[in-house]
Amino acid sequence: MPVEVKICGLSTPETVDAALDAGADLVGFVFFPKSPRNVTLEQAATLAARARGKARIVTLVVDADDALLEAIAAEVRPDLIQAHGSETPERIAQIAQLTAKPVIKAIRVKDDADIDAAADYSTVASLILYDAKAPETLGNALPGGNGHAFDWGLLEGGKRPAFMLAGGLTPENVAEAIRVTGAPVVDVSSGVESAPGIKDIDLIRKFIEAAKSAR
Ligand SMILES: O=C(O)c1ccccc1N[C@@H]1O[C@H](COP(=O)(O)O)[C@@H](O)[C@H]1O
Repeated sequence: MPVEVKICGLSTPETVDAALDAGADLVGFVFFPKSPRNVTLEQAATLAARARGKARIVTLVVDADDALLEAIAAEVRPDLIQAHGSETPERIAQIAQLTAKPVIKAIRVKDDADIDAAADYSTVASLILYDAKAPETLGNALPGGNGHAFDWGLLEGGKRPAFMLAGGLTPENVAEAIRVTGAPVVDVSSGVESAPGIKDIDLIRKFIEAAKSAR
């Protein structure tokens, strides 16, 4: 099976189209005001309409309240919700029920204990996404989308259910990341940007090509 690719943090029609044309399997829209990739409900609904039926639509939230989740479900109509904050397993179950959508739970990884923590979500999340825990030296880091990688060796050789890999992936390193971790799905934001929040069409194409030709 070829690796699936999610391009996250899209905010313009041109970059959504470029991701779709290049073969993205999932496209992500970020609902987090502190992110340079934040979109409004209206923007996300318009962008999602371009992608519907061509790729799965993912809406990314960080410790979102019920009102935002209900609005996203009604107005954007995503295929999946990505929970990228400090949501507990109980909250993930609530999000799945409230939105009637499968939930991807992001787990921020620095060491083995973080990988083990994913087990707590096995019955409530449809998919686990392993992302890097931002180092303290990064200062005012976001909960994700920092372009920082973790030690892929932590996932090497493990027998685990299907998962997504994120964190500091680029067109140059994604093939090696897939080789080491065996990730069936990869997710990128910063690595296909020319500046924070500005997606680069050439980098999107290169990333998808590199991921799809890996293995
Ligand atoms: O992209 C963002 O701005 C973002 C904000 C808050 C939480 C998560 C965010 N993005 C996700 O973070 C990972 C890693 O991204 P990167 O490639 O290292 O920049 C990925 O799952 C994004 O979807």
